[in-house]
Amino acid sequence: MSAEIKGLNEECGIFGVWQDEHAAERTYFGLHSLQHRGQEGAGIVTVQANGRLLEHKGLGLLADAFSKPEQLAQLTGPCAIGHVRYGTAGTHGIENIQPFLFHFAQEDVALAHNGNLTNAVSLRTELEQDGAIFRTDSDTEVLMHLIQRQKGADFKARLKASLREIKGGFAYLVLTKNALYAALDPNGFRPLVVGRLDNGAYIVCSETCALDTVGAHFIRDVQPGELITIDDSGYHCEPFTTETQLSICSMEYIYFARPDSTIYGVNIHQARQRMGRRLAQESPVDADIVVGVPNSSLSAASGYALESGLPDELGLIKNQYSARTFIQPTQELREQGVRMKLAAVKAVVAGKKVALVDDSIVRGTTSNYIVRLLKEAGAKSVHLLISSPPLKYPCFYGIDIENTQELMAANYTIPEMCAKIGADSLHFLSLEGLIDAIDLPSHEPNRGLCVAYFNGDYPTPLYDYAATFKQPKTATKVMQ
Ligand SMILES: O=P(O)(O)OC[C@H]1O[C@H](OP(=O)(O)OP(=O)(O)O)[C@H](O)[C@@H]1O
Ligand SMILES: NC(=O)CC[C@H](N)C(=O)O
Ligand SMILES: [Mg+2]
Repeated sequence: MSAEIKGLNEECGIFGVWQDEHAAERTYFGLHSLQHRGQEGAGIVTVQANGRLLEHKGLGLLADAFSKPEQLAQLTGPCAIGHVRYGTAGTHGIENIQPFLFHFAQEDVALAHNGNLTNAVSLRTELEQDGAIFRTDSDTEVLMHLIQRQKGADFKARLKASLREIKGGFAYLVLTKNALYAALDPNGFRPLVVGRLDNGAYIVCSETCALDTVGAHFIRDVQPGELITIDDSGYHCEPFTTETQLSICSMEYIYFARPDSTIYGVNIHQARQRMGRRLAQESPVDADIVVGVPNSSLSAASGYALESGLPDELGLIKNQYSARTFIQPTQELREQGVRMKLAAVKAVVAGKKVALVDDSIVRGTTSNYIVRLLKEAGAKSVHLLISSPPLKYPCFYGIDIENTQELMAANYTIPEMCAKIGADSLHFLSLEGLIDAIDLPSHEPNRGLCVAYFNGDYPTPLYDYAATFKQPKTATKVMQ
């Protein structure tokens, strides 16, 4: 299996539109602005004039999947859903690229999913024992089998009952000829927003940056445990469960979401900048300049510079054309991948004491390489400042860090990490600092954030993942 050389992999973007003359094109543009969430493959499904649904999907970036004009042009009809994938469950082939389209005798149904289900394997086993035949090995498909097996003629009632059976992280779009449904898991792990175009069409998508791109105005964030139904009578919100607790993924704020997006009222760039400011208060260092690691930590670096009064310098350059280097994920080749991506600006860093800001350390490949790079470029010292706490615990709700063994902070103490990386000092933002910096207007635990990858406090049972869960060596508490 090959994998993209990235420290953290993205986690899928979804986009849906109801009653827009240019539904497929609008979905294309929306997905384009969500491309940072997944680059393995993309697809769009529309409702045709005859009420049947039509799909086109392909591997790679959106522009690769839709490389010929007719691929988009054939997708006529005013209602659509689309998806860009980075897989968290199942293989990386075309069969798992979404949306999934099902042709039933009565009607067609399409599904698009962002997140990772934690009980998909056990549900699938039960369903197969009951005669279900799965077409893919992705967790996403389970929902369709559950819907089909529910009794009753009312599609929405069957969907709601099925949503109560799946566990873990999910933002789902479900399209039929009668309605576009959007559902968010009871913890709201993944972002999902509703907006509207001036022509009256409704949009539901992963991030507000996609609303801005297509010219829609923001209406609201979908709430945990909520089902939104959009049809020709307008849009309607109702809970499919009342057992909810907001636990939006803090990594969305730290790393995943685009800086121009706003989630639950908090702009991503400004949240990252506050993380950088707080880090400067918690960990001042003896430095001449601040250097951010492009791309995702540039906002945090600007915050560190503003708070410390040090100049924010362009000491590192990212080659924007290397993001899609798919090679075997051995450590040696991963290092080669990082070398292709990042270079030092020698004139800026030579002779300087550098405060180097990055947003996270996963395996440590990036930090290890950059510290060496800056020193080779003549930096006098390099203090590494991370604008989030150490990533010690795996995530099962949609981020691709499911393995404790691979997480550097799960296996080494901070002084050990510092020595391995070769930095002059290493500092992480405190958990309290992170929660304050994001500043979500919520009274839920951790102010509405999931911070399980930092402290092991998972807001739900781990279901299928519980049996193989491994404590980090550096764990400070023993989990039940
Ligand atoms: O410790 P590591 O395993 O190296 O992973 C950590 C790095 O991965 C992420 O960046 P990424 O390379 O994905 O690129 P980006 O910041 O440009 O999105 C993250 O922002 C860190 O820089
Ligand atoms: N990253 C995601 O949200 C992935 C969705 C789904 N679990 C898949 O693997 O396709
Ligand atoms: Mg990075």
